[in-house]
Amino acid sequence: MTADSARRSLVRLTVVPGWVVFAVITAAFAAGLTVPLRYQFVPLVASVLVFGLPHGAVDHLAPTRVQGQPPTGRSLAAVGVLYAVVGGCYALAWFLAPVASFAVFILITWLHWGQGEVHSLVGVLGVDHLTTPAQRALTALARGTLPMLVPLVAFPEQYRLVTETLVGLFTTPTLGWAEGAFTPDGRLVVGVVVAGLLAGSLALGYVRAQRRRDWLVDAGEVGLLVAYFALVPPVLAVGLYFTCWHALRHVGRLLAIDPTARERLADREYGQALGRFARDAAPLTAVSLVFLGVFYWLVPVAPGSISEWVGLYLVLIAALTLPHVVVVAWLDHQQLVWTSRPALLAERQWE
Ligand SMILES: CC1=C(/C=C/C(C)=C/C=C/C(C)=C/C=O)C(C)(C)CCC1
Ligand SMILES: [Fe+2]
Repeated sequence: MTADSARRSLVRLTVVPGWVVFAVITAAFAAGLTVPLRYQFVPLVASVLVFGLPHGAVDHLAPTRVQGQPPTGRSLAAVGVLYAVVGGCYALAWFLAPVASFAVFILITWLHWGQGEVHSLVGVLGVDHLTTPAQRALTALARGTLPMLVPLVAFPEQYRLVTETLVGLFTTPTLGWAEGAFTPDGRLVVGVVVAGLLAGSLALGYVRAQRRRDWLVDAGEVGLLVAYFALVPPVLAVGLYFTCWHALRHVGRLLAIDPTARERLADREYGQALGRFARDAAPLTAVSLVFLGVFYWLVPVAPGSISEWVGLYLVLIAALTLPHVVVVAWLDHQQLVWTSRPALLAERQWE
């Protein structure tokens, strides 16, 4: 009973807002709205404090919390070492090979955001049509293309601008081998890959769906996201997806494994539930900002403009995301997101 009201609260608090915001913004851009580039950066700048950066700042508590345990010295040290080694090596790689590191950033984000989509479909929306691990992997791969590849097909100039800004913090912004992705042929190939993965994922889901409604939720979200990323310029679109979709859903997932927050959720005391998250995330969000300052001193070309500052922030996000993916994979493993038994997942998730 409490479990199901908590789940419904999570849908209301972390899923529905994304649907509404994206539907409104997509309609506005379809109707011809334009937004100057300066203002398009607003959600990315806000993500420093609002959901975005903080959504990973509970990674030190989550691995034990998902098992119903408080953190131990060992668990905290394990996450610390993970961040220092994996994040540190990848941060170093940006200095040595910025173009390749950017390509890896797109790849990691593709997989990580796809991974988050599968969790919210199976664990929060409770759909029944993603029955096998392989099918879930296909759905993750397909959905991850929406924020990472549709913008490349639809808005190559802005995509290129951001790519050059990030690379330009480390070296002269020539893209070398990555140039091909921005040509009409390159974008055609990317478009065919995106369409193939999405069609494959939805077709397989359609065949396996017991409840038509579940498949419609999946297809409806995909349709909304395709239209959204095809119409809204990427700096704005990706910024809003990060804060109002991916991070918000992940925050919901964290609330669900915090027993007190889950009770607050079940009672629809959303402010109190979110307050607990803010308290848990504050210290390491602050530490991350110190690292932003360290990066400022380390990069060869110091940022000056707003776009360069956002570029620097994105490099920080890149370095933090690689270890974050490992923590989220651990959560997935503990919550049986990738097993072939969705019923068990539901039990485990809300026991
Ligand atoms: C801003 C932006 C881009 C990249 C954003 C990325 C890659 C963000 C990654 C965020 C992560 C990994 C958050 C953690 O969950 C693109 C696609 C180049 C297009 C232009 C705008
Ligand atoms: Fe994340």
